[in-house]
Amino acid sequence: MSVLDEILDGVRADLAQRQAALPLDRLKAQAESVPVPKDAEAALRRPGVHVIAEVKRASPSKGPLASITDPAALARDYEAGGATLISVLTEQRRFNGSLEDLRTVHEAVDTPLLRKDFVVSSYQLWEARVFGASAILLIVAALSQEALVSLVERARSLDLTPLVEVHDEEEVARALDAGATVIGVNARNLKTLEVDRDTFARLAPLIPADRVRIAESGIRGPHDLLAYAGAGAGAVLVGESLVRGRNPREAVADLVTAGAHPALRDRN
Ligand SMILES: O=P(O)(O)OC[C@@H](O)[C@@H](O)c1c[nH]c2ccccc12
Repeated sequence: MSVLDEILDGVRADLAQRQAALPLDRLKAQAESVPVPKDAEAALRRPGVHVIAEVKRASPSKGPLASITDPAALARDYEAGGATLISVLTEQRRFNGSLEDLRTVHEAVDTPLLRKDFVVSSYQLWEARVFGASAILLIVAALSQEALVSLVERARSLDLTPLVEVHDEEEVARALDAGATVIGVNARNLKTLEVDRDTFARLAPLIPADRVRIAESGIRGPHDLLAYAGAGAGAVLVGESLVRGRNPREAVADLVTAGAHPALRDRN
């Protein structure tokens, strides 16, 4: 069984518990009082190469990364540094995140939020809405094509931007077939956990330039952002190097400055 399969088993078990505690019709009723979220895709389509900064305590590959006792403070640093989107991991078992983290961050910042989790059911899209997300990650490798297509459509009907994550050529074709307009190329293969920074450059030419192309994982600093920008990235998604660094606000600001370089402004 791959790491991804193990994670998905845990996600399904946790989801079943939450669903038993709060049935879908009651979750939907809660969503009625939540305002329409900010448009994450529109934010990512502004000129320049955007920074998506992630609140990430742990990962299956590295174990504990940072304790992050105050996710609101970290998110405020990301916002002050100029992040376009803030990603909040909500998976509990391997990433030590929670929906409470999402709510806490939502209350602390105005920046649009990405719920980063392993979405297998539309129930999780409703949760994302209720807890303050603007965007939701959909991992192609975790979904049948039928499920992917329906979750992309359902996310949009809930005013959530679907960020569709791919790892290889076949998954790019599936993302495009599902109508994805915001596509993330994860340099980390979720089945082996290995990072290959060449993945983005290999897959980006297969993704039409009218889509938002996001390079995910393994970004150490501005030089990686510039390399990804050169290969066609409109945004980078950064976790570990920010939560482990000494000054997350400055680290985000350095990335944002690199991404705003005039030579990159009109490329994406
Ligand atoms: O910490 P990194 O190497 O900067 O990576 C961030 C992000 O790309 C990574 O957390 C991620 C990308 N796709 C995911 C899917 C599920 C969980 C986590 C992820």
